[in-house]
Amino acid sequence: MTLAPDITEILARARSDLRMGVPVMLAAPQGVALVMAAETLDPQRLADLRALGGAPVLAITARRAETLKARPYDGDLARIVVPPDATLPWVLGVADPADDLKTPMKGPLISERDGAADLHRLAITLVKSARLLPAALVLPLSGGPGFAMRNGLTMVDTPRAAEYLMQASPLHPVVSARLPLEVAEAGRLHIFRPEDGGEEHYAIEIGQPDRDAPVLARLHSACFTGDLMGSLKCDCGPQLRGALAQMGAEGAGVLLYLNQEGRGIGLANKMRAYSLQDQGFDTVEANHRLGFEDDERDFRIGAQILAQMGFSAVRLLTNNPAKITMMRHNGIEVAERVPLKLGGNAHNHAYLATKAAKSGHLL
Ligand SMILES: Nc1nc2c(ncn2[C@@H]2O[C@H](COP(=O)(O)OP(=O)(O)OP(=O)(O)O)[C@@H](O)[C@H]2O)c(=O)[nH]1
Ligand SMILES: [Zn+2]
Repeated sequence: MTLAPDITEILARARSDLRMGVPVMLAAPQGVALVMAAETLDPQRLADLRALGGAPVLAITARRAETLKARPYDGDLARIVVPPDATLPWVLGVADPADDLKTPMKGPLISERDGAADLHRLAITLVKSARLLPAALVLPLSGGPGFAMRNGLTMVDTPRAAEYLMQASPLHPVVSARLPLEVAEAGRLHIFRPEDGGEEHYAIEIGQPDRDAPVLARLHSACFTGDLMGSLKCDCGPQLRGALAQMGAEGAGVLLYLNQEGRGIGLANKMRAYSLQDQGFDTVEANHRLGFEDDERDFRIGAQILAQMGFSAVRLLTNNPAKITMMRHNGIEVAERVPLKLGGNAHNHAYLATKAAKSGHLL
């Protein structure tokens, strides 16, 4: 019998430590390292880290490295050498593109070339999943588990964690209840909770859809600004209400409300992207400058929820071919694509055009 947390629980702890600016330890066969998220670093922690000696690096994604003209010797990431006199603003300047245009010369930035990057890769995956800027300070340490124990730090076994993070977290239905809606009185809201401590996702079931026929379905990603505030920068609000209205009119359907704000980068990072868009970058370029891919969503979640609700085939309300491909790869048959073209306006015209030109959205 053990009361010790398992790998899922340790990772959930590590995420919340990083969000609060607490270091975590990553262990791999080749060594142990202390990791901190660049975004939540403060001057005292940076000084404490320095006092430990050694040579810290700032792990950033290849996307961010490209903007900074740094060499990503590790393929998908770069390990930027932190100079001995580096200050907190230096670290934040590398991590955060907000002032890139004001201070274009951050370098020269030197990337480390020798040694393995497994710990750094996991560090970036963890800060991303904590919805922080994808940049992590990594300091190799000679003291292993003893150091973590003395300092009360969370210790993560890197190879096991990396393998675990490749899989989609299992989701469990928590509760469902009747929810009469404007579009249909016969509404029901289901809550699904992931095992990894991440955000819950919701399904709105309208009517009593036949499980043996393709169901009218929408996989909607959370958009606080568009869904709730009536933002004109995107088409999310009208798409959400339009999808529900169509399901109401047909008398049956299922809308998944997936908590993957900002195409999976979180609301704070989405607002960073909006700020870059005001500097002239489009929605895809803004994600890349921040160090993210165009789309960081995991659509296995949607497929899993549909399967758990007993659906195996959908008529999918979308303009995004990637959603169709992801459903098919994850065991959900897409019998038909139902276009959902609503909410175009003067403010989101360029955004919708970029999605069509760069992300393959169907017009
Ligand atoms: N990173 C980022 N996310 C954005 C931006 N504008 C909107 N979003 C997010 O994009 C997502 C849009 O979701 P969806 O409408 O489900 O997806 P879609 O890929 O456009 O596909 P369909 O609407 O099904 O055609 C939401 O999570 C929004 O928060 C942006 O400029 N940058
Ligand atoms: Zn939106």
